[in-house]
Amino acid sequence: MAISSGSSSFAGKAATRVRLTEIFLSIQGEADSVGWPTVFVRLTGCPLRCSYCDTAYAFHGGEWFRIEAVLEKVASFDTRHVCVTGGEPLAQKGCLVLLQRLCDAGHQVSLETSGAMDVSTVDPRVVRVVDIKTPGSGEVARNRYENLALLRPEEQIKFVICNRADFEWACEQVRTRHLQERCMVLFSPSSGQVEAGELAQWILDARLPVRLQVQLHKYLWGDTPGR
Ligand SMILES: C[S@@+](CC[C@H](N)C(=O)[O-])C[C@H]1O[C@@H](n2cnc3c(N)ncnc32)[C@H](O)[C@@H]1O
Ligand SMILES: Nc1nc2[nH]cc(C(=O)O)c2c(=O)[nH]1
Ligand code: SF4
Ligand SMILES: [Mg+2]
Repeated sequence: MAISSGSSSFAGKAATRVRLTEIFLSIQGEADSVGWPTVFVRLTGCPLRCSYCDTAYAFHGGEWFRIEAVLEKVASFDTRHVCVTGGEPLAQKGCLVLLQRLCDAGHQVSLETSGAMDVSTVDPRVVRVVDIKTPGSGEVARNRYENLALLRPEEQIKFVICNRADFEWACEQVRTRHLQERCMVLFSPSSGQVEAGELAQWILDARLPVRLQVQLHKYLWGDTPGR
């Protein structure tokens, strides 16, 4: 194809770099792959400001890396599972290429994403974990509910519950949108706001077909960045 100097040819060019906060090896603390040794790739920047965000250090800063260099670093950990997170990973164009390349390299890849971005263009080999933002997050207006119809049975929807009103709102979403028929639905307590045992009892009392998730890494290591 001829190289044009028009702006459209640049718009169509595949991204080759991502802005990165950290890459580290840890135990997956969330979602269906909880417990697996996992390499975390945390991309920088997020257009949301959830009240409870435990990763605000990824909003700014970071460094640009070539996707090739990220792949090399990931490979150096010799680990099958890779989790791409942030910040909001899908806010960067290069994320889609990175996900594709991680799959090509044979990794089992999961993506942690807010419900605020379009997830339709993510490589189908990636397991998408889509957070539906609750009223307590302060970002409920950002949810793209059209994402939910795209999820496959092995993918996941997550609600981070900040209080009893969030729980009731999330129950309503599960019931009216028949979410449990679509894929696994996770309820996670917002750390420091709701006790895991309290949320467990609410789920049991409501006879809700959802899975309780705790952030295992916080039980292991507290709220330490890079863990
Ligand atoms: C840091 S976010 C990064 C990915 C993406 N921006 C998102 O919100 O899904 C990863 C996950 O951690 C959750 N999370 C952040 N702070 C939390 C907290 N204090 N307690 C429980 N979950 C939290 C988010 O809701 C999200 O599901
Ligand atoms: N150990 C560990 N597991 C995680 N699963 C999702 C995480 C995230 O920040 O998205 C995360 C994290 O920050 N650490
Ligand atoms: S969308 Fe994710 S990274 Fe962004 S503020 Fe909310 S929890 Fe934090
Ligand atoms: Mg985290």
